[in-house]
Amino acid sequence: MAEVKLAVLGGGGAGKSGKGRAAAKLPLALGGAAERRRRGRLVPALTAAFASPAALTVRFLTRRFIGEYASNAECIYTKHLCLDGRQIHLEIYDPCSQRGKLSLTDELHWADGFIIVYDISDRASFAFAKALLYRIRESHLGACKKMVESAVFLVGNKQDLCHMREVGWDEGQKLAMDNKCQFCELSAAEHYQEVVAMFMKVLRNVTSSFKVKEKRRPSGSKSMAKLINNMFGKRRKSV
Ligand SMILES: Nc1nc2c(ncn2[C@@H]2O[C@H](COP(=O)(O)OP(=O)(O)OP(=O)(O)O)[C@@H](O)[C@H]2O)c(=O)[nH]1
Repeated sequence: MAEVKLAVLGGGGAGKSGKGRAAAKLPLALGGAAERRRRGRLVPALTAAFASPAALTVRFLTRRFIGEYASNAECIYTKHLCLDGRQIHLEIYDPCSQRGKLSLTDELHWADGFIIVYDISDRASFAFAKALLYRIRESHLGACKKMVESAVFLVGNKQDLCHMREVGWDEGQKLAMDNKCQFCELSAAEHYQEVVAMFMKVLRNVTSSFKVKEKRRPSGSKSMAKLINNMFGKRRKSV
């Protein structure tokens, strides 16, 4: 079984996870890190309680959108899926909030692929995405884990808010081209199929890069799983 690790990064509120800032308003049973740790999985009841838009990770994992998903903690979600007949054990790293955090040292060592999210109605989030892409590209030159450029996906989220658009489609496209990564605009709130297609595309690119690596080197050189446990010490959730 192939193991794929994706990090979903972006400015606060870009719509990475579906974890809104209304956490404080949520009933304790529906949110809170301790409760989520105890349950060990996303809480389906949340979807019934909140009919507002949710974001990429939760949308992909649950098929539903959850507008305000309470969490104050970073975590790694896990999911098993079948891609082109191949079993994949997927881990998705979801930081609590990316605000101001650009170092990415741990993430660059851990992740096989990145999804960088910005909000098309928020220029500041686009600037942050740009800085993240720069950081990732820079790491290709350093000692961090090498990754294929196609394993980075730039996503302009909240396309349903195009009447409030601050970032043009062409700007996103250009930024992606400059950084040799893939690009799409979508709405986590309204475009479930597009969200899935985007994740699948990243997964395909990552797994095909694995195949190339497998051909190039003997087995036994790949085990970052223990390292990530030591570095992050995060909870793992099955969905
Ligand atoms: N209209 C619209 N709102 C969205 C969409 N995706 C997310 N939102 C809303 O945007 C807000 C922020 O979404 P989150 O998923 O919490 O954003 P985040 O990037 O995880 O934010 P942090 O947890 O602060 O890092 C929430 O109120 C979501 O309901 C979308 O596609 N369209």
